[in-house]
Amino acid sequence: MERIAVLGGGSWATALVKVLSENKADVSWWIRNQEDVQHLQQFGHNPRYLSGVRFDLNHVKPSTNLQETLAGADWVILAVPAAFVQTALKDLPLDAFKGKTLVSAVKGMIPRENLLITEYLEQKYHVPAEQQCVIAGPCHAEEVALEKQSYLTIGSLNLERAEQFCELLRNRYVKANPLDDIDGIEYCAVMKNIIALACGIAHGLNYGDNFQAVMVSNSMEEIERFLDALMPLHRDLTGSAYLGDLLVTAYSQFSRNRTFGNMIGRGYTVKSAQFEMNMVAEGYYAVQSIYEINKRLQVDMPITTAVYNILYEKISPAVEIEILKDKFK
Ligand SMILES: NC(=O)C1=CN([C@@H]2O[C@H](COP(=O)(O)OP(=O)(O)OC[C@H]3O[C@@H](n4cnc5c(N)ncnc54)[C@H](OP(=O)(O)O)[C@@H]3O)[C@@H](O)[C@H]2O)C=CC1
Ligand SMILES: O=C(CO)COP(=O)(O)O
Repeated sequence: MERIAVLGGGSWATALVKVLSENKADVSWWIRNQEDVQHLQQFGHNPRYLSGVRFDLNHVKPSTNLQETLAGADWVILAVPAAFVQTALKDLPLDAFKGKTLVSAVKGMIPRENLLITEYLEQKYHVPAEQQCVIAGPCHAEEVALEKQSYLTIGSLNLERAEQFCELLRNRYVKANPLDDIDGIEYCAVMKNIIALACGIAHGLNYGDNFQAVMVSNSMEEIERFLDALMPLHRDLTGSAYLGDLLVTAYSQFSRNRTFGNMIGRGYTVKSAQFEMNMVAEGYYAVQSIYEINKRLQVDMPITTAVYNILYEKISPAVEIEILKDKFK
């Protein structure tokens, strides 16, 4: 029996706990909020995210105690939005993850330090790269909750470990495949959120499907230029962990990033959009990190620059999209 700790109480953590516990793994589940934990213990479902999902409490142990959650776990899945990872882990000793395999389900970067989650775990908690995996692929938690057919890609330098984790996930409606381009899929997962935000902004400004299709195809070139400058490798960006993830985020009704962008395009301030959404759009934080990293790389990234200017320089969305219009082919 595998023992898995899942950290985070949002939608993605909830969907992953469903999949893993239904495969009969023992899941200890850290959630920051005591009331949510009590509700789960009493009624067997998360009161605030995917609340229709029922858990077998023989296999799922919710707790607000992080050290207790980690004790005895072989695998640790991190599913906290990137901006809150440091706070969530702050009381842990630096050897807290010794001997465990860390799996990042996060599609964001550590703000200001501009680190991928795997880089942060390696630098701060000394988790070797071979003991890390990332969960990628076009997969909305809401559809996993509805048991709709989904595909995940598990990235790791250690393909044997990635395959073991795939096996923990596979079921009637989830297919999972290992891949060794861990940095590539992690960066792509970060950047597709920025593009989805841009698509939402354009939609909020009343641009249509024709424009969005051109935005998405131009964005693939932007992502490729960035990845090639940062870590050249022959990768097929049409794979589902790259293009697939971008498409689901850019077009789905469930997308947090597109929804957030749409509100910005319609004239909401960042604060009011964040307040109204009650979920986290990683692209808001990611665009600052990617923009900073690109100061060094100097890659041509018009969409990232436009989103950065809108969110952080308070330039009008209409002006920035107008500028983009002339850059697209
Ligand atoms: N949702 C999805 O379909 C997928 C999400 N992911 C990734 O999973 C990660 C987690 O996102 P997701 O589950 O969607 O999150 P949600 O948007 O569903 O929920 C937000 C989460 O963030 C927490 N949170 C909000 N504000 C704070 C704060 N100030 N300090 C600490 N925690 C806070 C919330 O805790 P609380 O409820 O206590 O406020 C809640 O757990 C992200 O990196 C996302 O990109 C990856 C693939 C799919
Ligand atoms: O990464 C995700 C789905 O693969 C979720 O992010 P969004 O909710 O912004 O689409």
